[in-house]
Amino acid sequence: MNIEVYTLIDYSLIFQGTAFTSKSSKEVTILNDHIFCVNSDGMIEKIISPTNSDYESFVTAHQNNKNFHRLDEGQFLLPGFIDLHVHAPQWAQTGTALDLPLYDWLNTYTFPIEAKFSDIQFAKEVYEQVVNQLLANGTTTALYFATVHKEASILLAQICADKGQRGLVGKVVMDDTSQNPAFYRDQNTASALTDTEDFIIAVKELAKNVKQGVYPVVTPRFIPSCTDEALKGLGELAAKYDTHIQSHCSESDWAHGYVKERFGKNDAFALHDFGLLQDKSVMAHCNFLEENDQDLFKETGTAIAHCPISNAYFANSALPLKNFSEKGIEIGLGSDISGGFSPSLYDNIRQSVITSRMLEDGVDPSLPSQERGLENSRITINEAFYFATAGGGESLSLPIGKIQENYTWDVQIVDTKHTTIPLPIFNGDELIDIFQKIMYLTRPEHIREVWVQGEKVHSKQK
Ligand SMILES: O=c1[nH]c(=O)c2nc[nH]c2[nH]1
Repeated sequence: MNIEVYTLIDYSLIFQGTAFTSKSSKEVTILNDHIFCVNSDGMIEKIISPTNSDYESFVTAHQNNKNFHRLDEGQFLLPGFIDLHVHAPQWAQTGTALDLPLYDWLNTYTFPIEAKFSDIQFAKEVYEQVVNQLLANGTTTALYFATVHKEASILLAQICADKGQRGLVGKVVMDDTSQNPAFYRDQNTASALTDTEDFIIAVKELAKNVKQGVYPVVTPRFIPSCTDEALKGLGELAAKYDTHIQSHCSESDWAHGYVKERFGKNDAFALHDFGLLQDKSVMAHCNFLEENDQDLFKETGTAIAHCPISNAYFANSALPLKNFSEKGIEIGLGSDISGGFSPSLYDNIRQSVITSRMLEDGVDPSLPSQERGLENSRITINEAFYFATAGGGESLSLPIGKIQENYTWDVQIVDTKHTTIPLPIFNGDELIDIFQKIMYLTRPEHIREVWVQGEKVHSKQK
């Protein structure tokens, strides 16, 4: 298209600045001083490079219009982050209660907190805060577990809708009376399934008027909390309404062992038997996937939500991330609030690199170096960035996570020149060095603006 044509197009938004986005899982593209044209649906319709002969005249034609945004010096565009695993109610206990193994942690701290979400006022307070927090940390899309309560789960979807975040929300199912405490579980299997169906219908209705989209997610908490009948019914509901599915899979020694004992097979195959592994399925943790489980993930298009901070507390191991990624399994990052204490995917990007380095080198200094670690396990910061953005988008089968034509305008603007805490960027730094400094040092204070589907949803004054 030549300049006469695209200067006449009525774009809703035009941005001029430098962006970082993934080209592949290993490579970051730098779009230096490009122009980004966004249409009224909030999609990136056109990206113009300064090498394009029409670039200057395009800027001249648009720069004085209200919809033209020129980034200041030191500001950079990045895709908004996609958090593939957040327990929204657990925001109420984030940063505390990390002293017990998974089973005891759930029963001692987590189920009592989640039980409180029968109180819709309490739910509102916590859910509004967690959505604000994630937006301020650059997270534009989140895949949420709510609680067993239908009303409070619908409220979480409504809050995402109102605040402009793309929320994928699940009413949690925990119906097994022998595994869940009386004070916190579905009343029975039938009500777990009807509540889930009502929830799906309500969120689909809500979604009709939400520009960025909100989505219902079929959510068996994990196999240990559900009866066979509920798991089967949930697989059927996901197929009937074509929803996303989320659960936990092969997380800790205990959870992995429990499923093996109950079904004589691993989580992956057990979940698959109930119709719960498919292209829109995202399974958290997955540390103990064996070879055939990995193949099944690949075949079904099931994604892993890698939660590196949480894994350090509850997973009894480090995820062989590099190995799984090289097999072609879809992978994104999850904060796993509150098994993970940080609402920031920047922190999880950093931890995923650190964990991979420790996995490669090993951790027991009494062993000879060649026996200490797992070869070829380290990932780069570029790969971690990919998992937090494009990898998350692929996992959810949505056109998000990249700054590229035909993707949504879901971006964060990072200001490296914050007046009191600037990033250490000095003359002579290459853009790729700046990218790495952003990855390792950005805090919410540096995230100046966040946009979802072409709408500004968070801004921070200088
Ligand atoms: O990290 C976790 N957090 C949870 O809330 C949970 N429930 C089951 N398994 C879990 N793992």
